Amino acid sequence: MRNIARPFFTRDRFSDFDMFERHCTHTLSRLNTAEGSECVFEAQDLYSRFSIDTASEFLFGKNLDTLSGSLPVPGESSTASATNSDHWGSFTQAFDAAKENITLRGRLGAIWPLFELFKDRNEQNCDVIRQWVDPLVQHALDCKGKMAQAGVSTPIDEKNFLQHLADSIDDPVLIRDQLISMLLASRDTPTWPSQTACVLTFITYFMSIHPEVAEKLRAEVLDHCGSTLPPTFEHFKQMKYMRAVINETLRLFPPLPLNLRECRDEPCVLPPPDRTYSTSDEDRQPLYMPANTTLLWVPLLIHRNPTLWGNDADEFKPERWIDSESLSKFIANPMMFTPFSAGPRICVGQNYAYNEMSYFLVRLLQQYDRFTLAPEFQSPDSLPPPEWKQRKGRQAVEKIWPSAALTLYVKYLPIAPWALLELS
Ligand code: HEM
Repeated sequence: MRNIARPFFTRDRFSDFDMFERHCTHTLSRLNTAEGSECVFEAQDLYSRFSIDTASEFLFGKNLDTLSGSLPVPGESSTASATNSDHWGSFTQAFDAAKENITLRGRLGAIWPLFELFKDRNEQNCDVIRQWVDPLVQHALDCKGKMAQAGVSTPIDEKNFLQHLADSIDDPVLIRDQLISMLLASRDTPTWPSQTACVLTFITYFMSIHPEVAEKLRAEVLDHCGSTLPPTFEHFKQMKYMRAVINETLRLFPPLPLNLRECRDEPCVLPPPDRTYSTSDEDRQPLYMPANTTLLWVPLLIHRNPTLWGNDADEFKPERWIDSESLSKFIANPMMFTPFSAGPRICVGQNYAYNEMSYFLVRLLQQYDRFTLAPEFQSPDSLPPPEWKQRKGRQAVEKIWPSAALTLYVKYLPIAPWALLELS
């Protein structure tokens, strides 16, 4: 998939932000505030809708328009999902159920088939997903055939990902599988937050508990884009504090908090550990990895390790991404920050994600200057338990309860976290 996907994720495609603009406008219009007033909204839900509508247009050329559905009502615990009862709603439910089951299989390990001896728990979900995706794939293949007959071709910049796949592959099953893999990689469904929605949620959270960060970020936004100008790629390059806030959030709350790799039938030798911990040469021997071994690593812990990041590792300090001394540590050891993974399997959607998040934040901060948590509207499940106050590290200061399935999110998704927005 990587080789096929890579040309699609080029920089040129990402400097055309019309699509982000449309979905940002729609998202912010849902906040419905009159000038000088306040509004309470469920950040995680709203950002997930923004993200799925944008991603569906980008990937299939079809806006799923979850933003037009009814939003959760403050203080009520219903999910109020925009789409549960319609055709697309059945797809998202099946997709989420399949993902949950895949997560469960992962947790059970090699013995998971024993739990599904008599029934494949994903069979029904897969049927629903196929029924939804197959006509889209067929349509893309038909269009390709017609265009070839007419001797016309569409430039890659104007294609969505499905059309791009159909250009390189003829097998509808393979196209469907690639499309689903991409959807899974970007984890975009409205009931579970996508990775970009997850980061935007945690940024809003940080802006509410660190108002000075919101103020500084907003000043940068207004400095570069004024209060109405749509941002461009050039603006993002100059907005150093914006990138610092995003990176600092990705450091403390990486949407993929843990990851694993498996070696196959052959054992292998891993390079020696870096010099962060080892002092003697004995500690720096290459590591033997036996055949059929699973190796688990946890970016969340690496990102919060005081040996790498200093004694303030648990604190939210975007300045560490600007200060040359702390930045030099990261430049010397880039593996200490891997929210998008690294090496040959690094995330292909990384630039898309940075642009989407930056675009949204500019548009949000052009309109709002203060964010306040509204814990009175949250379910008790999404609030940290009182005993966390006595714990060490971030648990002592957290005002929400982060949790993880395939991706990180704020616990008890349907109604957390509520935030109060104030118009400037
Ligand atoms: C903040 C947002 C995002 C984060 C933190 C993120 C993170 C990651 C990580 C850690 C991986 C490696 C997974 C592994 O090792 O198994 C990955 C892979 C991938 N991501 Fe992202 N991702 C983000 C957004 C996106 C978006 C928006 C898309 C697509 C529109 C995307 C497409 C992919 C794809 C296709 C892969 C698989 C690459 C491969 O296996 O070769 N990602 N992402």
